[in-house]
Parts: sequence; structure tokens; C-alpha cells
Amino acid sequence: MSRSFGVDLRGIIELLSQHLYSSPRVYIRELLQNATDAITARGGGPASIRIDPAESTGDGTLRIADTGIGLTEDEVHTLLSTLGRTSKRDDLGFARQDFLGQFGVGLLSCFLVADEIHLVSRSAKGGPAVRWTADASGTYEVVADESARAEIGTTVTLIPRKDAEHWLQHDMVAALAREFGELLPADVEIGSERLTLPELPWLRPSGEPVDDYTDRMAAYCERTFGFRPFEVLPLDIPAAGLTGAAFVMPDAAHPGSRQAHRIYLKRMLVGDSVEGLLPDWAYFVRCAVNSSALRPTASRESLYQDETLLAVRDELGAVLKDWLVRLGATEPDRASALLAKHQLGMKSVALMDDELLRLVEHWLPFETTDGTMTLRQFRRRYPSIAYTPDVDEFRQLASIAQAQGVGLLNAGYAYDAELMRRLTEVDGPSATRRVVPSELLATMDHPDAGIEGALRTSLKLAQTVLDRHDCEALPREFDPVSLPALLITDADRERQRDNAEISEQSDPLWAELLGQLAEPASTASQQLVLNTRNPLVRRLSELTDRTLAELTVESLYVHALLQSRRPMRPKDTAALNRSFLDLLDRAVRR
Ligand SMILES: Nc1ncnc2c1ncn2[C@@H]1O[C@H](COP(=O)(O)OP(=O)(O)OP(=O)(O)O)[C@@H](O)[C@H]1O
Repeated sequence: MSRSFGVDLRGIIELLSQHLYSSPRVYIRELLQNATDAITARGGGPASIRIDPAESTGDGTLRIADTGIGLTEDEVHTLLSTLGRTSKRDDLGFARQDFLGQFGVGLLSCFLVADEIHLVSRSAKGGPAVRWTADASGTYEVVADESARAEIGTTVTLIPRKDAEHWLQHDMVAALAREFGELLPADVEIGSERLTLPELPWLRPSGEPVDDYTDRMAAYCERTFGFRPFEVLPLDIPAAGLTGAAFVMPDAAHPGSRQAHRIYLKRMLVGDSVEGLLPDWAYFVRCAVNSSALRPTASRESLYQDETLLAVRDELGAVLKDWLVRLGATEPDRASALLAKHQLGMKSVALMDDELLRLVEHWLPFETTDGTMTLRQFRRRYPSIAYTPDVDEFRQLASIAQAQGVGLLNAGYAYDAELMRRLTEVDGPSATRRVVPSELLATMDHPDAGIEGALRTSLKLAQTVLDRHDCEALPREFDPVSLPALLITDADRERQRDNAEISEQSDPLWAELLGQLAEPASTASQQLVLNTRNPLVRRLSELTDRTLAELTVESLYVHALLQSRRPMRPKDTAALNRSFLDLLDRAVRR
């Protein structure tokens, strides 16, 4: 007698195929899962799953037979014919730990490739064998048939849908069954070929030397993830029934790239690009793991975000951090080689992840006036990190800061300045401090009045040069003596000056726009700090010849500009040519 399902099966199949599962390939997984659960439920006895693809059955169908607990006629009515009904929940409705299935919809995935599902079963609980036939239109039939099957267990046969025949053929089925089921505890066979492996690949048999294990796992990583790992870390978290291995990538990965872990739950593959197992900062590590406590989402293609997953993520993060710390202590050269590869990404993630911020602080090298060192080392010397957010500015100021005993850090590379700001957010406002070039002025001494007076007199002779470069000259005493002049540029004023220059040359509309952006200019935008300890500057203070004073001041300006490594504008290049060639001409003429 035919009975109807209480829902529109076609609608449900469409829902499954288009919204729950990413591809019909999962039908093999669901069949393997049911067979495995049935074997588990039987508890002991033979544990074998046999697949006969279309070529073996000879009629285009696929058959999968298991030695599991089987189903009685009553169970077939209640479990197979009611959507969402499952034998794998406890009395309170919770998914049972020992089973893979939990939702009571998996078998329907067979309709993604089949028009009809035939199931024959004999239950370990006794009673006659039973035959269940269902079709994709939503009707099913159940008949008790003593002759249908002699042994305890279940056989499912799929009659292919038109255009889905290839899903049931040998090569496809073998590839899918191996992929999903090669770690299953039961023997899975297709023809005479056994698809299951004897053990989880990342477990080390007691007799295997560590080096052999590492080589074996490196080869596994290459096969699975396509790279030779920098390091293999065995993973074992008993609380989550988790074992596996973490593989550190040898080359820079993009920090925004998706995490792609190979994850098995209760030995069934969930996927090989599953996200969310590790904290974001560990984007350069890939894992292959099996867990009995983590849960899949209904599609079984990703991990369910629950407390257990959060705890596992924290614990795996701690394992990786411990390893990084150990590596730094025992093999500093390897550690820095690794960090050099990943530092850009680590820095970018550290802006959002305080744990990684601490690792960056602890591990990554920065250029400072005291040499290359980590932020932590630098902070031990100077309670507040004084930094410049610009490489050129650092180069310009480093020698002076050093001579004044001021510790300065180059935060001019990608993410550095943001990291400095993040440190102040986390550790308080005095943790870091952006150094403004003019600040260094305050640390410099004024020269004695006699020298200052003489220098100012000769500087007056060169006032047109200073005006031309929108520059104010300041006599100061500073080290190193060899440096005659330092150009301090206020970046904002500099921008205004450039805007002004552009607006002089551009159309009125553009000029107006720039004019709105620019704040009204006040005093000179640059300061040429002349080092009165330097012999050349001293001689400048003795000059009375206006032309020579102009040439010297312009040369000092251009030299300081070159030292500051700022881009040269046409006006600056002209100044360089003029001063250099005129001085040369004078020297040659002598
Ligand atoms: N090979 C089998 N042997 C014994 N019982 C089976 C077999 N296949 C299916 N069943 C029974 O049919 C029920 C429904 O199976 P179905 O695959 O639809 O869902 P499920 O495995 O319970 O959960 P999930 O949707 O998570 O896969 C199962 O709970 C199980 O009791």
C-alpha cells in the first residue's frame, strides 16, 4: 500500500540540493555515514561496508551494503518515512556522541542523484527482513520479505536520475568514498579494493623515529595542502577528542586569505577547506584533525560555532604560541626567518587581535636608533616608544636623535604606525609617542650669543634664498658635528605649499578646491637648523660677500633636503644645479 509523506518532497530535495549541500557528491558521505552508524549501533560483530558501483551491478544502479544493526519493519515506517526522524538522538533529543548522523534528513540527499531508493534490511533485533522503496515524487512502500536478505544488515540501492548516471560510476564513487571515508573505523571496500586506512595518518606508532614521522607528515601536507611545511606540530586535545597535526606554511600567505583546514569529525571528512578552527592570527598554519566532540552544521560542510569550538580554538592558539616562543628561544635564526616571511600579515592581524599584538611586540624586529630590536626590548630602555611614522623622517632624524640620547623607532613601514596607535589604546596613552621633527629642536642647545649674532648677520645676506624656499634658518648646537644642517619640514604645511604651487599652475576651479582644503599659511613651512658646531657653518658666519653667502645657504639647504630624502621638486632641482654649478665655477676660476 502506498502512503504519502506529509511534506512536498520535491521542495525538500530542491532545498537540500540548492541550499544545504554544496554538491550531489555528499550522497556518498550520507550513505557511508548511515552504514557506519548502523555498525556502531550494532556494537561488535563484523564491520564492513561494501560498495558496488554501476559497473559492478551491471544495471546502472549503485549498491551499498553494511553489516550494521539493520531496521525492523516498524523502524522503517517511523525512521525512514518521516523527515527529520532519526534513531541517533537520546531520550532528551540530544545528538548521541557515538553517531555521525543527527538530523534525520541525510538519506534524502540520495535523491540528488537517484530517482528511486531501494533499501532491504534485516534487523539484529529479529523479525523478517524488510523491503522499502521510495521515489523522488514522495511515495514509499514497505513490505516484509523474508527472502530479501539473509544476514543482519542493510543494503541500499540507488536507481540513477537521468543525467546523474556518472555519479554512480566506479571512478567517481571510489574517489568520493576514499575522500570522505578513508579514516572510517569500518572496512570500506569497492570491488576488491579497500579504501580505508589502518590508522589516522598523524598518529605516530611507538616504533617510528621522530624524523621519519616528520618526513611522513611533510609528505602528507604536500599531498593534502600543496606545500612543504616549515614545521609539523602534532596536536592532541583529549578534552575535545581531538588529534591531528598543524603545518606551518613556509611562505607568506595573505592574512585575509581563508583558513583552510582538513577536518574529520568522528573520522568522517567534513571538508578540506573548513574555516574557524584556529584564531585569525594563525592564518599561516593549516591543520588536519579528527575530533569526536566538535559538531558539524547541518550540511556537514563546516563547523558549528559552539563553546567547544571556542575552547578548541583557544587551546590550539596556545599550542602555536608556545611553539613560537620555544622556537624563538631554541632556534632564533629559524624563528626570525619565519617571522620575516609572515611579519606583514602578523602585523595586520595584530591590529585587531591583542594576543598577536603581544607576539608582534615580543618577536618582530624594528629599526631603532639603538639598532634592530623588538618593541619589548625597546620598551625596556625607553618607557614610551618615540616613533616616526615615515621612513624618510626616521632617516633624517635618527643621527640627531641618537646624538641627543633620544631613542627613536622607525614606524614607517606598512601597519607600523597603526600598531603604535593600537599600543596606546591597549597600554595607555604614554605607551607610544609620535615624534614631530620640530620636537628635536627643543633638545638642542642655543649657540653662544657671539656666534649666533655673527651667523644671523650672514644669514640676512642670504634672506632671498631662504624666502625662495619658504624657509626659516635657526642656529643651534647639536651632534653629530659632521652634519651642517637639518631640514625640518612640517608635513601639513608642506602639503599646503604644494597645493599653493599646484593652484598657481592649474585652472581656477581646481585652485578653489585646493584653497578650501588648505588652512591659511602662517610662518615658513620649513626650518633649516644650522649646526654651529660644524666648521662650514662657522665659516658661513664669517662671510660678508652676499653672493657667496647665498650660494652657501642654498647649498646647505639642498644638502639638508637630500639628507631628508624628500622628493625633489623642479624648484629644488633648479636650486641644486644653481648652487652646485656656481660653487664649482668659483672653485675652478680661482
Ligand atoms: N544503513 C542503515 N542501517 C540502519 N539504519 C539506517 C540506515 N540508513 C538509515 N537508517 C535509519 O534511518 C534514519 C534516518 O536516516 P538519515 O540518513 O535520513 O538521517 P540520520 O542519519 O539520522 O541523520 P543525518 O540527517 O544527520 O544524516 C537513521 O536515523 C537510521 O535510524
